[in-house]
Amino acid sequence: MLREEDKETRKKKKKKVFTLLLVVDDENERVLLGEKKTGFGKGFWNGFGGKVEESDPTVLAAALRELEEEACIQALDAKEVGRITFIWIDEPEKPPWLVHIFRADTYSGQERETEEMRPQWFPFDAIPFQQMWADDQHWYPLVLNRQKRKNFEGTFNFKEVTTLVDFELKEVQSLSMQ
Ligand SMILES: Nc1ncnc2c1[nH]c(=O)n2[C@H]1C[C@H](O)[C@@H](COP(=O)(O)OP(=O)(O)OP(=O)(O)O)O1
Repeated sequence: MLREEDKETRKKKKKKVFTLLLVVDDENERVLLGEKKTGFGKGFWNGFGGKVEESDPTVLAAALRELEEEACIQALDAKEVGRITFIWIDEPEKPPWLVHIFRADTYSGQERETEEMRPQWFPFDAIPFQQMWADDQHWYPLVLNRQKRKNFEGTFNFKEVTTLVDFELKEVQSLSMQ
């Protein structure tokens, strides 16, 4: 288990940066997820996203690129709503991952299965959290229920890749500089 001061040191290490975008249909109270078909997180339902590449001009551009690559649709109003950091407490050499979370309410195109993801709409009250990353159940409500229009930031400590050990999560007015 990491001591509090070790957690703080780890959080400050250079991070590997990712995006994750949720397409939300508020009117019908549903969210578009994809079943990951390959690689890290295979078999889990997740939003659409991936690593920010050097060729991506901005993090938002990376999020839009990943959505198009993975679900064949173009988000029209994506907005960053949260930032979460994943720390691998039993892998000291592995950098923390910083994931920028985006929400989009409108899009163009027709979602299609790709080599990486199988998209499917889920009602807000039937999100398959038992087949998702263990952190998701904690922060998804903050993305789906945006009436308060607050953003959020959190840190989730994992061991053995998928076991969530503990976390902190808070709502914020604006996202911190990283
Ligand atoms: N714990 C957890 N909760 C929610 N979402 C995630 C995690 N861990 C994660 O990795 N993720 C998200 C963050 C990213 O959106 C993806 C992982 O990206 P990945 O598919 O590895 O990145 P790509 O750039 O697409 O990778 P390649 O397949 O091209 O190598 O999951």
